[in-house]
Order: sequence, then structure tokens, then C-alpha cells
Amino acid sequence: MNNTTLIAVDDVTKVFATDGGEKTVLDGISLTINHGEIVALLGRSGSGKSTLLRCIAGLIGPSTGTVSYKGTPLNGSNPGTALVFQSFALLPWLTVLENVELGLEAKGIKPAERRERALKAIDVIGLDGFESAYPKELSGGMRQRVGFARALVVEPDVLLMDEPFSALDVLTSENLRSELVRMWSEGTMPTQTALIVTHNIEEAIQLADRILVLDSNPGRIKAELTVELPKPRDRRSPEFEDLVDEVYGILTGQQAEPRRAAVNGGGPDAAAAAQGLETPLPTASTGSLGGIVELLAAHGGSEGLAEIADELRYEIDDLLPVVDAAQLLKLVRTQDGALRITEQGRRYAGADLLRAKEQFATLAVEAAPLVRHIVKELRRSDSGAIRADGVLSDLRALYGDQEAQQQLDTAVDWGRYGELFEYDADSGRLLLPTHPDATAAAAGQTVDA
Ligand SMILES: Nc1ncnc2c1ncn2[C@@H]1O[C@H](COP(=O)(O)OP(=O)(O)OP(=O)(O)O)[C@@H](O)[C@H]1O
Repeated sequence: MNNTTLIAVDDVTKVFATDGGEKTVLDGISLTINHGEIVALLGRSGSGKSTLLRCIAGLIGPSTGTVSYKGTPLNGSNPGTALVFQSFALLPWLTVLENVELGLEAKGIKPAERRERALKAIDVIGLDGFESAYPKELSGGMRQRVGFARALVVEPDVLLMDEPFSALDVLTSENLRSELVRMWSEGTMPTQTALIVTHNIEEAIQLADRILVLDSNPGRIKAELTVELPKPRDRRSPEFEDLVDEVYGILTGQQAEPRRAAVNGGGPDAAAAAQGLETPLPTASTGSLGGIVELLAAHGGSEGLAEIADELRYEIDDLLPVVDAAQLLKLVRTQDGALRITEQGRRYAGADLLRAKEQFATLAVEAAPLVRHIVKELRRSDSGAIRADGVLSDLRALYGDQEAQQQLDTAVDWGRYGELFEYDADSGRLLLPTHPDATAAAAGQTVDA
């Protein structure tokens, strides 16, 4: 591999404004992309992968730090890159050929050369014969090939891909991915250097020479792995499977970091911190929590995370919050990419519904600060009821609108299951189970505060 650095990201931070203040999405990110290598950026949903990719493409600027292309800091879009999006982003009224030519038109290249280069890119990416088709006449896989052709036609030094296979069905994405690996290995791919954003562990291992694992909240580089297995890689090989386990180990080793509210001045911020609300609840339903503990019990108490994801057909974004929640409640623990049931977990799996609920209630009050906070406030109130809005506004300062609501919804799900409190959507109140309106609220059960 040639070690010329094409892209250097130096101590990049990105902060977005939210309703309650601001949110640090990327924090102190430094990385390089060298000529001839394929780098994967792997992380959970919301870890800032797309934001980092957009900073590298120069579509947005970092709040602090720099992104450089061949040693020159960017000032606007990155001239050495082209993007492939998850959603294809084709213009429906243009043919395949015209869609591919579009990127060249923007660069002021003359029509004859445009046509010649577009035809070549179409040929390389396996779209020969479809030049005059319109996007709607193509399958998802073919449309994404157009997306690749449109990026490759400008002959970028670095191809930037944002989850390019995630909108495709499993077989189509497998097919396109394998084809790209083959083209890279055989040297028929015009662009030799790439950065791919993905939340799919196997995809990262299949494609990349180097994997950067991003931590969430805020996004930081948590680990870097070099993948030295020869390509094409056999995902059934023990080496491949070991790597999958290693990445699962890295991703689940993550502790939820206390959130620092960005509101200056400290008022609601300090109050929220005192209540422990800055430690987020993993957004897992009680049903999925019970399910994972039972699955483990049925598997003799221990199973690899990759196998569990396979069995449940879960992506990491579905599985990891459930694992986090089960770990938080000490029902399971992770070890080297495997999940093990704890004594507590065994009791939970073996209990009848009433006992399971009681046990859950104790564990949730012990380990989940938001649930504990709501129970405490309810017990403190004379009426046995509090307004959900008040809790929500404390959460907003820490998490922003959407995530604050998600936090409250999860706490309500947990509180209800453990029969710790009820939520009455009509009046927007949280209620102790002994409150006269609690039974009616339990019968309603919709959460849309
Ligand atoms: N323009 C913006 N304003 C405010 N917040 C934003 C903005 N863009 C992204 N965010 C927030 O930044 C966080 C990271 O988003 P980003 O899309 O980069 O993550 P991701 O790892 O790519 O996740 P996903 O896989 O779900 O796309 C999210 O919480 C998102 O809500």
C-alpha cells in the first residue's frame, strides 16, 4: 500500500444547536485516509458517522479542527471526493446516462468527453445496455449502480459511501458488495481509495483494510482495527468470525457516558445532573429485554452476540440497546463478544409474570436513574401525580427534543411494566399505580406526550 495521505482529519469537533442548548456530535476526531486503502467507519445509529462523512466531503464545516485534502485545509467542498448515498439520489426525469453525466457537467467538462467518460463508468459498474433507461425502470440494485457510476465518473481520489447498501435487500446488497470487492482486488475499480460508513459489522470486515469504531454521545474514535485477511473474505472462516466477535466486544464494552447539558448558566442543567438524568436509558422495550434473557436461558446461558443478531435478524442498532439495557439491569453481562446470563437473569427468566415484574421494578429503580427520578417525584407529590412535561423539559436540556421524548417513552414503558407508575396521555400526567386515574390510564396505554 502506498502511504500517501489523501485526507487528514485533525481534532475535529462538531456541535449542533438543539432546542435546549447544543449537542456535541463529534468530539476530537483525528484520522487519516491513505492512498489505496478502504476504511470503514463503524458505529451505532447516532454516533455521528454521517456527520463525519459530510465534514470530510466538505458539505459542512467542523465546529473546531480541520479536514485537509492532500495537505490543504478544506474551504468548502472536498475536490478529491465523490459521494454515494444510501438513498441513490437520482433524478427521475433523466436517463441513466444523463444521471451519470451530471457530475461532469457541474465540472464544466465538454459534452463529447462527458459522454465518453459516462459510458465508460456505466460499463465498469455493470450497467451496459441500460444507458437510456429511466431510474423507475431499474431495480434498487441497478439504481445504486447508477449512484456508483455517477460518483466514479468524476474520478475522485477518494470514494465516500454513506451506507450504500442499506436500502437494498440482503441478496442484492451482498451481490453488489462482492462485486465491488472483486473490482477493488482486480484493480478494475477506477478509484482505489474509499471511506465507507456502515453500521453493519460484517460489511465493514468484508470490505475494509482498516475499521474505525465510533463511540456515541459524543462521537469519538473508540478503536481502530486493521483487517489483514485476504480478499475476497470468507465470512464463515474462524478468523472472520473472531473479528466479528472482537468488534461486538468493542461496541458493547461501551458505557453510556453521562451527558453534559450544554445550556450555559447551570440552572436546569445542574438540577438534571443532580437527579442522575444525564445517564441515558438505553432505548429498549421491556418485551425485547425479556426476550433476550429468555433466549440466553434457552441457549444454556451464553451465546455469541453475532449468533444472537443472526438468529433474531437484528442489526446492531436493534440489538445493542437491548444488550445495554440488560447489562444495566444486571440481567446479562458481555464478555469477548458473547453474552452471558447472570444469576439475576436466570431468576428473571424462570420467574412467573408477577415475580418477573417485581424483580424488574426493583432492578429498574436501582439502575435506571430516570425511572428512579420519576418514582421519587411521584412519591414526593401529595396527589400521586406529576406532569410529564416537567420531566420532559429537564430531559430536553440534556438530549434535545427527539431523544428526550424517546427517553421518556422508554421510562414509561419500564415504569408500566414494573407497575411503578402509569402514564395518562389525555392529561399528560405520570401517576402512581394507587392514583384513582391509574387504572383508566393503564387501559388507554398510548404514549404521545
Ligand atoms: N443538522 C443537524 N442539527 C442538529 N442535530 C443534528 C444535525 N445533523 C445530525 N444531528 C444529530 O447528530 C447525531 C449524529 O447524527 P449522524 O446522522 O451523523 O449519525 P449516524 O451515526 O450517521 O447515525 P445513523 O446511522 O442513524 O445515520 C444525531 O443525534 C443527529 O440527530
